[in-house]
Amino acid sequence: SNVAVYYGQGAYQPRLSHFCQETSLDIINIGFINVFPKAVGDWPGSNFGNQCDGNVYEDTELLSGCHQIIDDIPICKELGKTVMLSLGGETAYEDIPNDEVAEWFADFLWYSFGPPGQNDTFPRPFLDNQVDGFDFDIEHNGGNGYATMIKRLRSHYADFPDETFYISGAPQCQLPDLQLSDAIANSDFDFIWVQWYNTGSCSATNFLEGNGDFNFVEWAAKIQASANPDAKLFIGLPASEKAAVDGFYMSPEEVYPLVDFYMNLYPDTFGGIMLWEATASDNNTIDGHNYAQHMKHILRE
Ligand SMILES: CNC(=O)NC(=N)Nc1ccccc1
Repeated sequence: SNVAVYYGQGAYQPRLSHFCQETSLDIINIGFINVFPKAVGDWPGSNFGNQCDGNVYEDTELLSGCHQIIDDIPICKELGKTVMLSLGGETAYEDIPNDEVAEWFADFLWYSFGPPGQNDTFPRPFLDNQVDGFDFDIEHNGGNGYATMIKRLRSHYADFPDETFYISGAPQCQLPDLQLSDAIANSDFDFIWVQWYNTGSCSATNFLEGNGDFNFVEWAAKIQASANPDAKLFIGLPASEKAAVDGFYMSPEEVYPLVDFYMNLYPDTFGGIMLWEATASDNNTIDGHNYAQHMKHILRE
């Protein structure tokens, strides 16, 4: 099973290719498209931390100078990584006013970050690089429009039957998730990485305490009753003490029994581990290995 990490918001983060050299990482979610269009014709905006030169397309918040990401995506693909573009994130103001804007937003993302050469009225912030899909890290303002966006993206994916594109989501662990439950029930996801941190009522640390509040079973049931029962469920965890709200970090020794139990209880639904986030993992070295390497080792057990 796989290790997925978020990249783009790490403090003093190294360039993307640094993480693509790491054999423990399988899926890299580049975040974020953090400004959403308010009307058809509006362009979204982006933020990738220290990774772009600060230039934007005129009168937009969409970064146009992400030279290192442009250079590094081919390296990541060469090394077999799945590279996703993530929407939302902690600082985003997410809101999809209606289905027309939802479809516009999906079209914009597809023509701008999907296969090149389809529609040159759209910008190519990563030039001819195409991402492997889109991740929905929607943390505010409710869940209207995401199922419509995902259905639209799926219809674009169908135009490239020889290529594989993915949809993923990062709901918070409380059920129902106000942002993504509707989309999960009504549109096809490939990966669901639940943020089993920052929310005391359902986080993974409850497994340690043995109080039964860690809700992997409920999420597995939700996925098995969703539009795509074959979607893979990942356990999302903070990659270091400071990567999440205090008290939600678990050491590799603490993670092992949790992952071992659910990986074996749900061999088909269990997809792996998601980490927030890549640079925090890199800086969290335990016994000579970084946190993601420890997670990959646990998955291989
Ligand atoms: C998958 N998205 C996240 O994990 N977002 C996230 N962790 N945001 C955040 C919340 C509180 C403190 C730091 C980061």
